[in-house]
Amino acid sequence: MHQNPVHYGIVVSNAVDKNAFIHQILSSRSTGGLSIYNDYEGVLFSDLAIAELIEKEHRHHTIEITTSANRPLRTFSSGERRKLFLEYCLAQNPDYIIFDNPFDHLDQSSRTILYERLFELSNSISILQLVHEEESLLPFIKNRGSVSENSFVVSEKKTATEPKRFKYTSDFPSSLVSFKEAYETHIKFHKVSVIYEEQPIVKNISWEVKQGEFWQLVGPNGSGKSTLLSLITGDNPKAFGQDITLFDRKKGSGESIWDIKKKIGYFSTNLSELFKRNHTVEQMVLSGFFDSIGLYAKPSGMQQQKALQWLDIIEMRHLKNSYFNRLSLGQQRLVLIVRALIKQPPLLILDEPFEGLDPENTILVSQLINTLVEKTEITIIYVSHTIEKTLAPSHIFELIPTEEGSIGRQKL
Ligand SMILES: Nc1ncnc2c1ncn2[C@@H]1O[C@H](COP(=O)(O)OP(=O)(O)OP(=O)(O)O)[C@@H](O)[C@H]1O
Repeated sequence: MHQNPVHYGIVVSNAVDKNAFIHQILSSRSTGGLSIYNDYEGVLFSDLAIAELIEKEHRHHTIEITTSANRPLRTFSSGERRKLFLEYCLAQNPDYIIFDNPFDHLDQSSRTILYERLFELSNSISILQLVHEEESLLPFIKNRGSVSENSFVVSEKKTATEPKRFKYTSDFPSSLVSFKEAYETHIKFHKVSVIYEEQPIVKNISWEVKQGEFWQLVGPNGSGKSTLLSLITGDNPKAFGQDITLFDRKKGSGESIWDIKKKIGYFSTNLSELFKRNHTVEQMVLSGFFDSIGLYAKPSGMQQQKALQWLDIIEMRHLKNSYFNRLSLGQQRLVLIVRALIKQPPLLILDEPFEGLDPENTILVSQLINTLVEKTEITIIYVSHTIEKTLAPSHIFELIPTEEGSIGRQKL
């Protein structure tokens, strides 16, 4: 253990293979300033580390983090997972902890609590904070540097680059611009309530989303945002018996889950299966036709043509044969949004599309969303804890926690 904790803050751009960089630090092979950690044992606090623990619990049917609730980490909201995982990291008694964007997924009050906790911890443990912007570094971190390429050399000075801007000169596929089948009401919840193990989560939610509207769904960690989305995407058995109308049709009136899924393009940062296999960019985009992650069916010529057309829109046709896993995080995000769009769904759901992105890629993704809003009739719902200055949703639905479960209200 360091006698006095040594903290380091590193600005890492999305162009860097961050997993490899972190692996280099944890396996004591750092060079330059970071070599001070080579004699010590560290652990990683990141989305990926959390996803791996969830996977481990699933594989071995175990519960690795003991709580009074005694349930798998998967069943906790993303904010709750972060809090539990920090205690899990500390229980391992490491010399240092690498915090990869620790404030992602957290609402304002949870951010403040974690901020204070990190301050307190900084007296006894070394903290390496990886961020996208220097402004996000904790003030007690005095050693600062940046890494912008895969040689992983930490340089003291950050070079500012001008963000790339999409022109989106290629036309959007015509069927997305105007749908063959129009649905007036895409979603209608009437007094919808969800209870998990006697714990009320949401109560009497009434919410209506009409064609072409652009919604932001907000609410603190654990307020039930993902639960609401899962009632729409058909991934939650709690939808049974509730008064829910999807695409002008009352739920439970004979439609199959696949009929509904066909009409929804979905993106979430929790799609961890994404990274298990080696798919090319083109295969990943095409898999959106089959509601699978990765391609397991043979696409038609027409479908292949559509995939190329979409890759043109995001200016990535030249990368069609590259492996998805090797792309930068920002490029992966664009590919996954296009994957959600390729079947031309009337409804697009984006669960935290900006998490993990650096400022440059945040701009790329918000430009794509804005272009969709401007040029197509697609209905969009996105979840984000922060207000993206570049986006102007036409409506906001807010979940407000109460003892009896979150209530909902339209804020805009
Ligand atoms: N299968 C389950 N069993 C028990 N509780 C659950 C289950 N799934 C979700 N919950 C609980 O329901 C609550 C709402 O979770 P949800 O993921 O919908 O919140 P959220 O608003 O999306 O949060 P975040 O912003 O942190 O992602 C949480 O307290 C979570 O622990």
